[in-house]
Amino acid sequence: MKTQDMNRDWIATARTLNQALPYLQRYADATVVIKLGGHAMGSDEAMAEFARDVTLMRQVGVNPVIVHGGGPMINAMLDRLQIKSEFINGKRVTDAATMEVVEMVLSGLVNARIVQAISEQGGRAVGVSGKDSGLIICDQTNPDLGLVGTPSQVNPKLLQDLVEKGIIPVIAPLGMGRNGETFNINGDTAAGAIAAALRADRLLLLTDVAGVKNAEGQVVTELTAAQIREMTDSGVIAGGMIPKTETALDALEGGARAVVILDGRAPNACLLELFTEHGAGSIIRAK
Ligand SMILES: Nc1ncnc2c1ncn2[C@@H]1O[C@H](COP(=O)(O)OP(=O)(O)O)[C@@H](O)[C@H]1O
Ligand SMILES: CC(=O)N[C@@H](CCC(=O)OP(=O)(O)O)C(=O)O
Repeated sequence: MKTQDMNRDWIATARTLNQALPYLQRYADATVVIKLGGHAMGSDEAMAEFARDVTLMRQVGVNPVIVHGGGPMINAMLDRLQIKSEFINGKRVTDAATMEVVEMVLSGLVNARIVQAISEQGGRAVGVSGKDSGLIICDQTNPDLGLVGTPSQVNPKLLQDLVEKGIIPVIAPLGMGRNGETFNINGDTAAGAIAAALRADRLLLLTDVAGVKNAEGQVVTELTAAQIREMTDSGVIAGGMIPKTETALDALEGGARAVVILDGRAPNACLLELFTEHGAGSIIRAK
């Protein structure tokens, strides 16, 4: 009996692989930028599963590029250091002391954790920040936010070199100012700028909801720019979803082919989106 059950499992696995062929062919050599938000990072098990998905993507010929956040981890460290922090429109007001903590947590803790998780799955990952090799040059977003930057120029050469060698770049959302300052960039914004510069086939924004929901609370599986504007004006898209949908529109305008907003906590979310008919979350395509 036990053997029969096991056989059934293996047959299902073989069938899944067989059915994935058209999708594997479609995404061969595609560039897929994945934004992993702090809320989507969760437990060590969830991180290991994400790392395994990304390693598998690379193994089957997709070029994944990871951009991460880490807001909750920055909050925890600021709390420990008793430094108060506030947000304006989803962006952290960043003074010099806060910037030191942001850089330490993003590059030292979060980035290193993701790189290690991918390495443990047998993938080759290299951690960089937007400050490395002139990757992201920023202007100050707004003087009221202090050292928060808006990407004004992205130089993707470093990423293209890594991808060409089969390496998965893992990018911390920091940027350099024109006078050598360090800027803190919202993770979604950084991912959108990278996806545009790479003319990515897909930008996957992993978050903590199943997708963009309509007024009835149902996930809208396919969205247009016009629908997003209308849903934002009517308040249906609110809070943290505003920077995400804005990022999506900017990335498409900048040259990315499609953006998907999906639940990063769902098992194998990226694989489900790329390699099955089912798809996941809400997709917004370039016109
Ligand atoms: N129309 C909407 N559809 C889905 N989520 C929405 C919508 N409007 C607002 N939200 C909120 O946006 C949140 C996602 O943004 P955020 O918390 O900043 O994500 P992350 O931490 O993953 O970057 C959701 O948890 C939800 O509360
Ligand atoms: C300017 C700004 O707000 N930067 C963010 C960077 C991290 C981030 O975006 O993290 P999540 O994706 O997990 O929210 C911050 O300081 O929290």
